[in-house]
Amino acid sequence: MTEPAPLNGFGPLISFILSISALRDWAKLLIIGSFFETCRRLLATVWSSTIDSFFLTASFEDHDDSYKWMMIWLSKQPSWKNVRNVNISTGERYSGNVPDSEGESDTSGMPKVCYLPALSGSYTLWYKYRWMRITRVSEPIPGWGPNHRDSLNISIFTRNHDILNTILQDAKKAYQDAQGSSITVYISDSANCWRELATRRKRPLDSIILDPGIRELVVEDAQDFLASKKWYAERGIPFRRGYLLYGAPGSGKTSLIHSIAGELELDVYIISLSRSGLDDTGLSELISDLPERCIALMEDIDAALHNSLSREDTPTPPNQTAEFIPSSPRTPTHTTSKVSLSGLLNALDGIGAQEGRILFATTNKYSSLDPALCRPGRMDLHVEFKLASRYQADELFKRFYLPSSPKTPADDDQEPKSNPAQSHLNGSICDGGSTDLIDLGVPDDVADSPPSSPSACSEKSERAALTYTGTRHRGHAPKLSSDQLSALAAQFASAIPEREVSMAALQGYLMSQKSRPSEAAREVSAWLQKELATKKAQNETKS
Ligand SMILES: Nc1ncnc2c1ncn2[C@@H]1O[C@H](COP(=O)(O)OP(=O)(O)OP(=O)(O)O)[C@@H](O)[C@H]1O
Repeated sequence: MTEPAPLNGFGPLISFILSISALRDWAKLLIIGSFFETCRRLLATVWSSTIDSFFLTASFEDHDDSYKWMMIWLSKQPSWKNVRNVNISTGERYSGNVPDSEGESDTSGMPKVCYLPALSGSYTLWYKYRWMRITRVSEPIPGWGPNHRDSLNISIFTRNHDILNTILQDAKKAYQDAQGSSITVYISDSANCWRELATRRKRPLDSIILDPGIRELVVEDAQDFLASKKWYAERGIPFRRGYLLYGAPGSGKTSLIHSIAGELELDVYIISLSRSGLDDTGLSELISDLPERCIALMEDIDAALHNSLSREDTPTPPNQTAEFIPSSPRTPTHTTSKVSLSGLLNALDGIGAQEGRILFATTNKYSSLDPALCRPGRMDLHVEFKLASRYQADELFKRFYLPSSPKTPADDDQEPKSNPAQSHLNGSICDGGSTDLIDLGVPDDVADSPPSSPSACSEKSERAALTYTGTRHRGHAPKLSSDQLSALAAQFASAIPEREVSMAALQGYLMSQKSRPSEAAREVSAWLQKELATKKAQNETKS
């Protein structure tokens, strides 16, 4: 009897499996499927390596400035006009990005409309004879804070990297042009990331009236610093500069920083030391994440470090606002900030501190600052801001009533016309006041009243009974010749005692006399008496 041969090796096993028809079909399917899948993968690899070698792909994420540049640049491309699927935005973030009819700027005061690439949309454009594909995607991100992140991907049909540099330079320029006369203000969020807060119109430097030489000192110093990167590098000195502006409230510290930012074309990054949740590590992160050329601003640095301190000096008059910095820590009595002095010192000039930044710190309590914080290297230039001098009062008056720069006929239409009859009305006939040599303007709300009618008087006295604080915004100042302006300014300044009231208070007073320069000069003594008496009473209450 012959014994069955033992099943040695795989051959018989395979023969056995193939002898079962179902398994045979399954094996065929497996082999064919594997073949096609391998081909597919091979083709995909060949395709992506072809794409890689012929296309240049760049990705821009929305937390980076380049994303904004690209969005604005895209909307300015001629072929963008043919795009059929866009997102409309009226936000400030892309202001200047206004592809409206034939590029005319919108003067209506309405928000500007921006056409942005739609989310999850793909576009093809031609740029300098190069074909490019643009995709904007939004991806969810886990955790707190913003729950999605946008990015813009651009693939350009080219093997030359230079085109990307050209696009980036063009995009940056388009962004700067769009920014034009504004600066961007950033603030940190709870995740210690910088986020854009607002754009602000540049403030002309000559609108800041300081004693002669002070403004020039700070501006020229900062300009010289920015131009000296090589000098610092050669000497191994950290390329950073700090300015400490200290002194009376309402004397122009914040306003000067605003102007300098515009003059030097730098964005402002507000470091709010009293922000709840901010600790030493967070502060270091924020400072090391600053861009290379920027202004870092710490307002009321004394109050932020000594949470129990409150501001003792005269508060800013109700009609004054911190126009530039929306979130300045005005009265930080108690905060949950955990920033310590040593944490601040390390953040300012520690190993992670950003190079190229200009730090501005402001305080009303210079003497309470720790000497370590004020030493050169941290705060290189200390500039005192005092209460108003007569010189400043004179200049403020002149600037305040300076006739507006050349106007268009449209401006003329909008401006209240002054005629002798109306001037008479505005010259306060009710209180027996007389008009001056000056061609007085008329407040808008009385311009329609019949001239010198008794009802005008009674209406005026009724209005006087209204209860409100602050100053109403009404009317335009009359046009003054330069001699008239100088004479009134001198009269005004001579009534102002040296260093007793702040510039902010003087500005507030002038606002209350916005359309009445001669009254402003004449009545300033009476206002001052009241102002100084109030200040004295406040000081007595405190002490
Ligand atoms: N020297 C000045 N020249 C022109 N305007 C001034 C000057 N000082 C103050 N002002 C005006 O007063 C207002 C308040 O000024 P600003 O906020 O710059 O003062 P500050 O010194 O920063 O005050 P604080 O210490 O209270 O923050 C602004 O509207 C500004 O236009």
